[in-house]
Amino acid sequence: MTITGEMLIGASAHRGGQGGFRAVDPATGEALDPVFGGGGAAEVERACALAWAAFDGFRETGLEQRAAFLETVAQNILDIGDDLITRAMAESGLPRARLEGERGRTVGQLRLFAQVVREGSWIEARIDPALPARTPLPRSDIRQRHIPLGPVAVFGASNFPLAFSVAGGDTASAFAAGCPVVVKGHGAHPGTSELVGRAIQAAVASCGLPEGVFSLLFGTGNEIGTALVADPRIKAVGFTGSRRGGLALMEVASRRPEPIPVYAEMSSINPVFLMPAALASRAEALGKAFVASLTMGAGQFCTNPGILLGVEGPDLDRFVDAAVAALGGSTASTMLTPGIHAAYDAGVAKLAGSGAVTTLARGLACSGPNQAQAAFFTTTADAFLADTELQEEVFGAASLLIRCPDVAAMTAVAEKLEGQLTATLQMDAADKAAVAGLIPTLERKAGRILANGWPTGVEVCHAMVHGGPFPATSDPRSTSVGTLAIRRFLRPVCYQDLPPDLLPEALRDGNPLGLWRRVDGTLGKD
Ligand SMILES: NC(=O)C1=CN([C@@H]2O[C@H](COP(=O)(O)OP(=O)(O)OC[C@H]3O[C@@H](n4cnc5c(N)ncnc54)[C@H](OP(=O)(O)O)[C@@H]3O)[C@@H](O)[C@H]2O)C=CC1
Ligand SMILES: O=C(O)CCC(=O)C(=O)O
Repeated sequence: MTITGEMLIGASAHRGGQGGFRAVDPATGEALDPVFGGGGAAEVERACALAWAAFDGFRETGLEQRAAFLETVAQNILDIGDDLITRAMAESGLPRARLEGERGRTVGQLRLFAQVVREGSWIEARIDPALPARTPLPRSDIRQRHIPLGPVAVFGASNFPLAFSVAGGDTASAFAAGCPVVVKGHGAHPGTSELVGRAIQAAVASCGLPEGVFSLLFGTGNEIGTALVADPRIKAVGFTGSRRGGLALMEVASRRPEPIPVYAEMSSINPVFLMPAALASRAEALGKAFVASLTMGAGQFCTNPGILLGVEGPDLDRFVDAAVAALGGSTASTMLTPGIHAAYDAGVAKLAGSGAVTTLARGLACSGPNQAQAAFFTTTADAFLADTELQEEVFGAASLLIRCPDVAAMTAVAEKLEGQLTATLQMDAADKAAVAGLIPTLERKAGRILANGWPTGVEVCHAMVHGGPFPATSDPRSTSVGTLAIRRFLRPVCYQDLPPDLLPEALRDGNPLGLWRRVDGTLGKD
């Protein structure tokens, strides 16, 4: 499939006139063809007008038609074939196996949301039938269902050019809810974005949906993203990226005459608690496994293990020795963009320059542009508690070990942490009592608590939570991965005493859609 450098606005392709840009292969520093034309206010206006025009039609599509649309998007992405993988490799520096896996995740995610749409329980239909004979007052007939919020602006993430980008989790869950989507493509992988965008555009057409269900915009600078979030026809935002970017978009959204929800996934350092018995029994294995998780994908995951906590002593020393040996032999890896590489180097230099921090190990030297050497640092619990800057995320393969005098100090550090996507426990049976004491704190801090695994690699399933209190996300009630992600783009509407033939099908007597419904408090298929 040819990449033209155009934006996709509804059914048409359009070359932007607001400054051209090209993707850069981070492994070579070479600019890639073609030139992409950046969009501006006119393109935002057109995409949002089409999305708004499509909304009422799209939100009332039958469940089967919407599910088939998601499945068609998935198939169209697969049908692009190897061109998608080779372009994503060139634009991201990520290896083939990783991108093939990510394509599988993207397609699987779309198909999972198709199943969710068909099953229909996300509509959460509730019916409280009228009680005309109730005293002292009769009860009206009251029915509730969930409807989509409206057109959603999705910001593609740099670090997952497929699974968190144009047809990633935000787009899949918004489509599943019945929301048209306007994507602001990430400037790091515009060719990959165009290929996937064309797959969605073709699915919209072949499934007979209104053209405004999907548009893909590009633009350099923050202007186009700001204009998109400010547009009154956009009703929610999905974002994965930097804390600064997420906060800026939240600010734009909150200043609108009609503020809207921004679901931003931003910053997390994902504490790992090395419990004493686990360290005693397997310090060396834990040290090696930690480095494998830290350095995977050049550490460019928001779930990367950015801090570790352990109790001072010979077992922690054994862990450190194993981690230092593994990390010292780790090869430098290409990062996604020159900007992300520069931010990593600056973050590492800041930690290395802190009087409270000691450098334990660096990975092997770099041999090409935009490569990063892994970094492992240590500090004390007191120093960490005294300096809030030590909590700042360094996006990449850098981690800080906090040496604690005892388990109580580990809990004290946990209490001071900002909100996190994950908290990991390395524990043996003898650690259970101490862990039980930590769990209430971790539940308040993190979206996902895991034992004896590593936080990278998020399963896309029904029970997953990829979220957490600020700054992990802007809304701790939500997840951006897993089927619960659909909730972000829905709201309840109540119908009181409406004539039966004006009720939506989901709420009609006789349950014509065969949905799970809560009727007079009881869940069933009545
Ligand atoms: N925690 C995580 O999951 C991730 C964190 N990061 C962090 O983000 C840093 C930069 O990476 P990047 O992926 O480019 O993330 P950014 O947050 O810088 O950008 C992500 C997207 O948001 C847009 N954006 C950012 N700021 C604004 C703004 N003020 N107004 C309007 N739009 C905005 C960008 O558009 P434009 O390009 O036009 O600015 C881009 O499309 C990394 O070094 C890393 O620290 C990155 C990826 C994931
Ligand atoms: O590890 C994953 O699968 C998801 C991580 C993520 O959301 C991110 O790095 O932005």
